[in-house]
Amino acid sequence: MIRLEHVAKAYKNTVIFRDLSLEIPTGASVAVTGYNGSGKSVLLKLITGFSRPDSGTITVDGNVIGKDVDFIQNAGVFINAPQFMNSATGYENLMMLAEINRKIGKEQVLQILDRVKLTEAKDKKVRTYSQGMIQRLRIAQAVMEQPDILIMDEPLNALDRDGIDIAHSIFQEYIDDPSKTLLFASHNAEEIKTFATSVLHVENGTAEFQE
Ligand SMILES: Nc1ncnc2c1ncn2[C@@H]1O[C@H](COP(=O)(O)OP(=O)(O)OP(=O)(O)O)[C@@H](O)[C@H]1O
Repeated sequence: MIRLEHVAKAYKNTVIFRDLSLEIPTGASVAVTGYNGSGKSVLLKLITGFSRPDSGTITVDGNVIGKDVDFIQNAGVFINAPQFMNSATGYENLMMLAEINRKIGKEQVLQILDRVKLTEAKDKKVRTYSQGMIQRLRIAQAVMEQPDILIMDEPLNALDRDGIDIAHSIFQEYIDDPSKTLLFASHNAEEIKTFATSVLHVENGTAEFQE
């Protein structure tokens, strides 16, 4: 369960969230919608702990972000991060990230590279990857530890049809599993209709679930 209580966030004079309170139950699949610049990415960054609210609290599975934990736990995050090491291969990059939590090893890293169809490119340096290949590597990084919560900020940018299908098959797994929560920002009406059980619309300093 993700809970925001009286969250406020502004950048200089721009108020992004004024007094936002909401709950996202475990097992939900939530599309975050809103105009460019409305605050979708900011909302996802607040929930992950990449950004801190000016006031209010964000609690994920009982842990207050910024107090009990620095960052969201047991979550896969795809928010234009991490910046991969360009001089290392795709495989080496995922292995370095896997080392942090030590939840998975070589075998699972190779499996996820296969799932996102980067097996052929796995030993090439990331600096030689196309934008779409980097997106695939980011998807792999987000899901490789099979986290309970998956947070994706417009993951389909730069993906070809095949890449989109891979991302959507991962979405479907999250929808089918009631213990897993999916939160994704999207501008794609078809995707939202297919994969979201609820829509959280960000506008004018707040976010509201739509009927
Ligand atoms: N680190 C930052 N410093 C200053 N302003 C920021 C920062 N991050 C975001 N903003 C501002 O916050 C507002 C919301 O940005 P955000 O990236 O959340 O929009 P978005 O809804 O995700 O947009 P898009 O649909 O274009 O991806 C924008 O006005 C943006 O300029």
